[in-house]
Amino acid sequence: MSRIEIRELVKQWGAVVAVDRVSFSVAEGSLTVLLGPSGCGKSTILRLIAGLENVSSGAISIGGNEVTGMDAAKRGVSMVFQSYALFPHLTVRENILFGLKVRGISPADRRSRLEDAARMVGLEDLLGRKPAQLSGGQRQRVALARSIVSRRRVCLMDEPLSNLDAKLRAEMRDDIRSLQQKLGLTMVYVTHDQVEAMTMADQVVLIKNGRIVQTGRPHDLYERPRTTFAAQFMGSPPMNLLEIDLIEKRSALADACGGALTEEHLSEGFVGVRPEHVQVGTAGLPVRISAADYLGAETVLRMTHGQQTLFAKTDGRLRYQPGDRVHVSWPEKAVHRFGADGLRIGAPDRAVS
Ligand SMILES: Nc1ncnc2c1ncn2[C@@H]1O[C@H](COP(=O)(O)OP(=O)(O)OP(=O)(O)O)[C@@H](O)[C@H]1O
Repeated sequence: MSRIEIRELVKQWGAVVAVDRVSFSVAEGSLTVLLGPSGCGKSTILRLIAGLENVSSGAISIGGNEVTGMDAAKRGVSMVFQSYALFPHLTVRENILFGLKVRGISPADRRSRLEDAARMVGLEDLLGRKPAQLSGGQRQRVALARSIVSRRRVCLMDEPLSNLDAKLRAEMRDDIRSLQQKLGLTMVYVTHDQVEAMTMADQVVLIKNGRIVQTGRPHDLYERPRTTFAAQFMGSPPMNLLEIDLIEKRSALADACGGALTEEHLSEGFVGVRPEHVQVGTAGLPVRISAADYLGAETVLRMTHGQQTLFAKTDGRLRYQPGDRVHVSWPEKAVHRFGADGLRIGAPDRAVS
């Protein structure tokens, strides 16, 4: 039993409220990503679950047991840090086994756990090396192996891939996800990288200024963002947000939206549309192309309409030059609407395929 329940969690340091009434649960054997910008409180939430910090108020339970005031060592969780936290003077083998020795696990059991874990993360040939003789990716694998041999059902990861290059990150992301599924681990994973959240998570908890903005599957956050912040945090380039007050000709905006907006919708707030749904042509909202980034499989156009910037993802062919004047439109069901307060006020019923 390893379900995690977080209820009304608060953490304050003096006047700083790092975590502000946060509640969510993590189903047994699933992976939840805590996502948000730097300083939003993700690591603090993780450290509160691990027992490395004391809560100001609220409650945490793991596997049905209240652990809020319990010692970190008794909570039955393993943790993997961004810094790997390896002992430089110990070999890979000794680093992996360190925690088990301390816990008094028998030598035979230690050996079999080491063999299993080293095979899973592909470290069999490097067990005699010291951390200084390893690449960043290999060091992160040692940290993973240490977590695997602990056989703890709950694993907490704090930006474990942020020191790695893009290619290795993508590889390790897949490795961590498949290990988590294979071992049935209940995992909470902290990152500020929306790609990690989209590709790994069963559930994303999006946080801003210590508060939850939205909780849901990656698909829910992408297709039905609750606020303009959520809309712009997920996706790259981010969702285009057109501030209705800044549009000169509102009828042109209505045309661009294919009739999705009535007069009443065009009074204030924001119209959102994902770059992949923007069609470039001769009808709709007039824009000026300010940059065309050719990326091989696609070309990303940066465009302006008055003071506002829009992005369009088009196919790989380079058809436009900076300075070109074109029009943009999008399908009616691609329109997201937000009020002047930034909250979603209407939603397409179905995803745009
Ligand atoms: N020990 C501390 N004392 C005082 N303030 C703290 C302490 N630890 C964290 N904070 C503050 O709490 C807030 C949340 O910090 P936290 O490290 O949880 O954010 P984060 O989302 O993990 O950021 P990052 O992605 O940069 O690691 C920040 O404003 C931070 O300055």
